[in-house]
Amino acid sequence: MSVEVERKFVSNADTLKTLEEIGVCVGQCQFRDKYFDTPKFDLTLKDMWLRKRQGCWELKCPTTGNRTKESSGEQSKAAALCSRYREITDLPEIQQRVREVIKDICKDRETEASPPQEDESWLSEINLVCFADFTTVRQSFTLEEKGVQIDLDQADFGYHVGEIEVLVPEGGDVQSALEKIERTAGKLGELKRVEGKMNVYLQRNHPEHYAKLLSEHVL
Ligand SMILES: Cc1ncc(C[n+]2csc(CCOP(=O)(O)OP(=O)(O)OP(=O)(O)O)c2C)c(N)n1
Repeated sequence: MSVEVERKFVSNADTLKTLEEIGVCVGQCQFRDKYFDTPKFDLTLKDMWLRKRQGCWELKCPTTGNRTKESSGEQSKAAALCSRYREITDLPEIQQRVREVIKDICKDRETEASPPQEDESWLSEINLVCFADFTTVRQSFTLEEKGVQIDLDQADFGYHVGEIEVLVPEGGDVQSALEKIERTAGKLGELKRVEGKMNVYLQRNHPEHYAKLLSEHVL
């Protein structure tokens, strides 16, 4: 398990030019993301994001407690610009955590008795449905800052976003990740804050749920 620390920014032709000049392109890829939740959006209302990307499952959950000093006092500017999520990629653990969250909602179903399954049948067993499905073309870059990746994403619903990302091992140094992100951002010029792909997808495709996530301060 690791914690993803990430800052999103408006990506445009200037950012790409800068990255091509001062960075190294480490790859371009395309992937399809399918996101799942209950019909009442019980997971995302708890800020839990379950997705399948190119056959691999991921669950992003809020981090708890161990935030570092930036959470104990006034949040630093660097911290305020970044999001932090715990990423779980082990399917049995994902299934267990999802079942824990929704067990009260579907306690009449045999959710805990079923063994972990690799395919998608476990989703329907606990009433999870796909609420978002989109494809992204991603160009990835590195600068000299170790462990920092910069992604320029183009989603197929017509949205571009840049991300500066550091993966911190569980219990690792989030503060140092924030500093690396800050230094990297400084090299890319004036970076404007921007919404992530999912925010925009939800605004367009599930506006009522988007409004609810805003009112519950999830987004
Ligand atoms: C800035 C910010 N981002 C996401 C959230 C919540 N959230 C919404 S959808 C969502 C899941 C998707 O996370 P995201 O980092 O946006 O995915 P992606 O852009 O594909 O990057 P990758 O996973 O490949 O690194 C989250 C955590 C939030 N509250 N604030």
